[in-house]
Amino acid sequence: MSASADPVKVMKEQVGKAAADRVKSGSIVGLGTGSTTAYAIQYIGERLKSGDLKDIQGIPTSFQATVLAKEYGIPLTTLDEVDRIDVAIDGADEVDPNKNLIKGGGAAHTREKIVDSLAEEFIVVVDSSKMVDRLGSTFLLPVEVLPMAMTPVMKAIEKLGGQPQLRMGVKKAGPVISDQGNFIIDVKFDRIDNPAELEKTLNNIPGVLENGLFVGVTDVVLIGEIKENQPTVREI
Ligand SMILES: O=C[C@H](O)[C@H](O)[C@H](O)COP(=O)(O)O
Repeated sequence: MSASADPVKVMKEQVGKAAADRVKSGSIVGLGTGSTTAYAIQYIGERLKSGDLKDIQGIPTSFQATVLAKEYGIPLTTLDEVDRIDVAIDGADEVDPNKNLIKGGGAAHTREKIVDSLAEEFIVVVDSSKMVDRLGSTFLLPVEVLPMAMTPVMKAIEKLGGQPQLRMGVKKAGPVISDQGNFIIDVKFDRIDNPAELEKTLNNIPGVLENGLFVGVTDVVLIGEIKENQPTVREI
């Protein structure tokens, strides 16, 4: 690895490529969102262009994924047109030892959960900084909420022991708006002891569309690491 290379970027590219290499011709592929998955989309496109991969259809999880897929020449389809998703590739903000995740750093977790959960095989691509012993230790939990329900949802989250904050835009005055036109509330929990229960409890609050806990969905995690100055990929 060259001295000037950004190690996180190198790890992300390495796992993105490793995931793209697992895609088989004739597959319907869920295309995740974020900076790591962007490399997977790029390499799927390159394999298609070189003829190494044929007859792929992508199902994007966001506006970003749609734009990238078009840029790299991946034909797109929708959930209305297909009866299966063979494989989905997606990033994560945290991964615990049970392969449970926090997602939604890019506000895309609602569509991601639909697509990733439907896939026969769900491959998560992360750099090693995303591995945690306990979910919620480094990242706030994203919750997508209908704008008119923001205040009651925040109060309900406080009753559960969370500290909610409305995600604000960068280079945009006011809140972040999801691809569905909703707000994102980021929640700090002191401890997430039971992610499966919290996932259900949060989704049961009227006005919540989806939260970023992905429990029991992941099949494979590809982790980008730097060992002896060389990028490697570890699988769990
Ligand atoms: O909403 C966004 C997604 O859940 C991303 O997959 C997640 O935030 C990880 O993104 P990145 O690969 O850019 O760290």
